Amino acid sequence: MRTSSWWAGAVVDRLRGAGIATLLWQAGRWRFTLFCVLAVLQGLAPAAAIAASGVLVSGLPNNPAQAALGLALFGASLLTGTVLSAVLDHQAAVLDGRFARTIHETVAKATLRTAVAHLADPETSGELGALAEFERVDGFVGTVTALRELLRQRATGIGAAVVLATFAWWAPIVMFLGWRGLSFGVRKWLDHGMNLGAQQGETAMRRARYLRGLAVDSPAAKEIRVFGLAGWLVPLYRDSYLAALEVVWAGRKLGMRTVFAATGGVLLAHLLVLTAIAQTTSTPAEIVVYAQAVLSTSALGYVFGAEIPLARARKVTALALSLARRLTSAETPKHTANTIQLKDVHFTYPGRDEPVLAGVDLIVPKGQSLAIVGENGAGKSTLVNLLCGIYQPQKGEIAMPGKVSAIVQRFTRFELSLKDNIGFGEGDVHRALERAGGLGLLDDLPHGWDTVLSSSHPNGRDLSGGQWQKVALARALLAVESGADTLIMDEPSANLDVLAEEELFARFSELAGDITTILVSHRLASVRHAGRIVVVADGRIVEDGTHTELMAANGRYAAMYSLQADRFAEDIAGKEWSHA
Ligand SMILES: Nc1ncnc2c1ncn2[C@@H]1O[C@H](COP(=O)(O)OP(=O)(O)OP(=O)(O)O)[C@@H](O)[C@H]1O
Repeated sequence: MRTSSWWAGAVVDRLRGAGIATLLWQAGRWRFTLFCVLAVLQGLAPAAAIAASGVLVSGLPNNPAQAALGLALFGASLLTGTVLSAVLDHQAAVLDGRFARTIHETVAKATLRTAVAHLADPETSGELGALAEFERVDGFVGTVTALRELLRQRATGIGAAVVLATFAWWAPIVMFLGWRGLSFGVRKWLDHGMNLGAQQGETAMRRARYLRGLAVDSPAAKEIRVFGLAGWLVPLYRDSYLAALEVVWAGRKLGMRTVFAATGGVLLAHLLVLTAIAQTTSTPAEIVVYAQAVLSTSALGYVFGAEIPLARARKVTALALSLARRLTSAETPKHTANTIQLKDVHFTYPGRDEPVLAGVDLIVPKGQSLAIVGENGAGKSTLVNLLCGIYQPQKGEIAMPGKVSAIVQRFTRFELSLKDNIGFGEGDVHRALERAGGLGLLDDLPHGWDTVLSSSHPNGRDLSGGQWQKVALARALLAVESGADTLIMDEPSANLDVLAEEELFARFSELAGDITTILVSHRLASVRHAGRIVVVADGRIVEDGTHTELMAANGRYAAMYSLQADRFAEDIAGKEWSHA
């Protein structure tokens, strides 16, 4: 949120600060209260030491008892400050960890509860990206340590101001204005560096980060090397990075003028108050006390080491809370008994004008084996995502019978053990992998079921595309065993060899009858065995029937089927020719 005037910005910033307190309160109310009280007490210790030094000096040289009392009070305030500091070190470290955990939980709960379509909308994905970037930089840790420093300093400054007010009511006001002016100047100067998020620099910086990621993140890094793109990528990265920094540098140059002017203001405030003290006070004790108080009012100014992390934390908190508020209002999919029913379903991706689906009507009775076919981009995967409840239609209704198990086209390859990739800690994973035809995998894995399926993990092992597909199938089959009524497979055989594909479809057809099976595939030779085939085109279902019926209708399906059959025949002829 940006506002036009600096004071309105400051108010908004303070309100955002309330978000940090809210999260810390949630993270542990008693610990947080104790932490605040101790931080303020630690901050007041210097003011107590200033007052004690006055007692000490005024007792010298004629009143040794008073001087001794002053010395004792002085030592006690210093000691109290040191003890409180040690206790607060521990409290701040514990609360820091809890604060980071609360932010993670707030965002994770919100994102997991919502439909994925919300995550695909540009605003939400931008905010999630910004949170991920904050996390990458400092892992949300350090907020409470910074808060402690700010509380301590402010308490010190207020303590000093109270002492100074005993000299003259206007003196603390003059010092306060001087230090706040400098603080404003410093903030303005630093903001240009920190607030990249709200400036043109962010676009260039995001692009620079993306380009750097291309060189080091494994999937893209491979292609960069294969295509020899280093000579193209490196200057592109350097130029984007410099473009982003130039925006920051230009801003900082402008901000420096304000800092110089504000520094002049602080010097003037010191000159005014110290001259008045020198002219009106008569005892050395008063001079010692008031001069120290004047110097300690610097704690009302900019607190280096605390304000930047706190400003970041305010942004993180505001982002996390706004995401949580928005995402929790997402709808959950509806369920009914027995049949799958889609009524006039419309779906458009966020940021696009053209609907992908525009009036899909479909009823699938329990136990039916349905195949969905259509050209690339027709909307088959979108339909599958709607059936899984991952997306919600903007118009129309979807009713699903109970639980759905699915292998989506881009299923997740979790960097977890083989066991957890299939069962997430539950179920008969051995049987599931056996039914998916993947038991042979175990021979290749150094730690069997416990092998982490990632080559970036020590002792881990990545799998081939086909092997991953068997793992995903086992995951889906296990979900069927634990009570799913519908199994959906979106292009399950894309990476499988011919034998494995045949085996897969044989298993798939065995399942139909007990549960409803839905298959999306371009391999029409396999699809033809499905009990029912629907063709998706122009956002609707345009053909519906068995293989024989659709061939007889001589429409799109028949055309696609004949084309594939002809190609297959040509391939075979070609092979025979090359062997001749
Ligand atoms: N996340 C997304 N955001 C915006 N548009 C998308 C998104 N995913 C898919 N689309 C678009 O929606 C349309 C339908 O895509 P979908 O993946 O559903 O088609 P499909 O029939 O499954 O294609 P294929 O046979 O190639 O897998 C395409 O035009 C695609 O570009």
